Amino acid sequence: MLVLRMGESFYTRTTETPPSAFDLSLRPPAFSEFRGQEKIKERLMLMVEAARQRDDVLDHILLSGPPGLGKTTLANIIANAVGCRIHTTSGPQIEKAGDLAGVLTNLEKGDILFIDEIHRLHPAIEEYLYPAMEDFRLDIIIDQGPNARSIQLNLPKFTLVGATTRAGMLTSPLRSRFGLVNRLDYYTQEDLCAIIERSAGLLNVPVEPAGALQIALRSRGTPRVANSLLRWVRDFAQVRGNGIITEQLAHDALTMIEIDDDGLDEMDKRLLEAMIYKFNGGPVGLSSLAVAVGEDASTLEDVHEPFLIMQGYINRTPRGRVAMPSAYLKMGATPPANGQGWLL
Ligand SMILES: Nc1ncnc2c1ncn2[C@@H]1O[C@H](COP(=O)(O)OP(=O)(O)OP(=O)(O)O)[C@@H](O)[C@H]1O
Repeated sequence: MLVLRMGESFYTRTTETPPSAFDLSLRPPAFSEFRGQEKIKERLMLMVEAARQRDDVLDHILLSGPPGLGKTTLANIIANAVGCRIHTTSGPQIEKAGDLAGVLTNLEKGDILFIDEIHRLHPAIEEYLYPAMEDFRLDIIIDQGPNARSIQLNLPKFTLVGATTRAGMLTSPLRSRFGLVNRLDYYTQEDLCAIIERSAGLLNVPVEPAGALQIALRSRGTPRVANSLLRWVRDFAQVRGNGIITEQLAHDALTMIEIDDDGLDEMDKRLLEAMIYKFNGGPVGLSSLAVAVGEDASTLEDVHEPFLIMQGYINRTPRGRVAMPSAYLKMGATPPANGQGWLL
């Protein structure tokens, strides 16, 4: 059953929770099943093939982009393609140099080390990562004061796959140590429909193309959201329908969880409302907005804002966020005639 806390949006919940067994079962295991992101797929396949021909280890790869677009999935596909193990961790999990040493010394030649949220690595830990990435060497300092001495450990050649939702927050020394940097884009309706139909097939749920389109239209260009909405619509079809996801049924199911025809949920609308009515269209700072809508600032920045910017509802200016004319129209308000806000 879908249970949301007060003020919690459907998207927030689905993009912040760790991958469930449901997510894992729907993860495409190979490039051939990974839909969309064609340019990135082509580059990665080429890299894998080149490394295979040279019998070498893949260069380090950075994947960036909003949550739920398939960074973790791609890291696993890369590991499958090179036929090596994948070790998964995340920036905040590596608190001390010892944690990193533990991870690195566990690697074997060719292994993939996947560090999610790599922008959240502590700067001191990052320093240890540089020689590990460049020379496959770990410099560890043991003891303190006059007894402090450095020892060097040689590491097997491995591939670091870093994932980040904030490529801009990566320090340039770290960024420059990746051989390939890829930014994942939001998916097209067509790709999302194909992903929904594939997932429905794996879940044994009959879905009509028009039903899949209804879900795709509200998926904010994001496969994880598409899969989560599919799960809800499947439950709805089972209880309120005959199990088949038709256009009408998908529409009714999604209306019940208050996701409108443009894919906006309650939190998105609350955000637009606050910008227009409380802050006069902006410019307004992120932290003030977060307080006004009762949501965490980083969730607003990572989950809600990119979609609202992409859809042209809001804009980021050096002085803060501003509501665009389409936000006023969406909320049934009249855009100010003098263009205050969005023309700044
Ligand atoms: N191109 C794709 N084709 C099919 N399914 C996909 C695709 N991309 C992602 N998915 C599905 O979407 C879900 C989210 O993908 P994934 O966990 O890889 O995203 P992510 O970018 O790593 O997100 P986060 O940064 O929040 O961890 C997975 O369940 C996966 O099955």
